[in-house]
Amino acid sequence: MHIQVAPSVLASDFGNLQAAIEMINDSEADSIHIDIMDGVFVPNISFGFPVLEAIKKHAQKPLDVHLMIVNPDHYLSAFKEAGAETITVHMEACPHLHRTIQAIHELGCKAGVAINPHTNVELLRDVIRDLDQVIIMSVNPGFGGQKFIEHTYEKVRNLKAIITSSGSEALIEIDGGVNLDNAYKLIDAGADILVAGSFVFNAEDPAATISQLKEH
Ligand SMILES: O=C(CO)[C@H](O)[C@H](O)COP(=O)(O)O
Repeated sequence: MHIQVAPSVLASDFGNLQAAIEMINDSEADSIHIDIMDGVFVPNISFGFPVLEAIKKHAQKPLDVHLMIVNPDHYLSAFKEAGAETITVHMEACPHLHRTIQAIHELGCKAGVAINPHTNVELLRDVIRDLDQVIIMSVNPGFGGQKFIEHTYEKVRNLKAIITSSGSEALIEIDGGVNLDNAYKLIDAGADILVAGSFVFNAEDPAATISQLKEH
């Protein structure tokens, strides 16, 4: 089974971002995960368009942009302009989720929906055929380096059943606390993409750690 790995640059050394992107370019990573936090939807602020554009300048892999922001509709075209290939919005931040998904597709981007640990996967049933990916948050969003929530496995299994029974082609991405201890169980439950921040960037050899996650 081919598992994708998306290193999260949130855990990289922002003073040497170019080196982090070059490491990802030269590694077996499939995409680059970009966490945008607004200090409103989540209790933290990460970075915005100038940093995203700087990453895009060096990136040789698709940018997987995860918007942890309120009112994402206001900024979708700006994220596309800045280089996003996939745009994921939070279900909890979108009162008109179907319209938001349509708007992402109209820009020519892949569309994803992320759900917080308290959000039931059943709520995705009516939009699942419209999605390219679902991010299941396996920590409460806002910070890297948190402990993986064990209930995630059950959510992945339940979501996989919804995807299979509906004929959807959506991929399941897991974000938060991913490491070699939980990767196998996540893949076994139905995960397609693993986001890894601190586990990759705190490793002695980040590129080798990406390969290990993929080999799992
Ligand atoms: O979305 C995020 C936080 O909201 C990060 O992508 C996620 O936490 C990954 O970091 P780590 O692997 O260090 O847990």
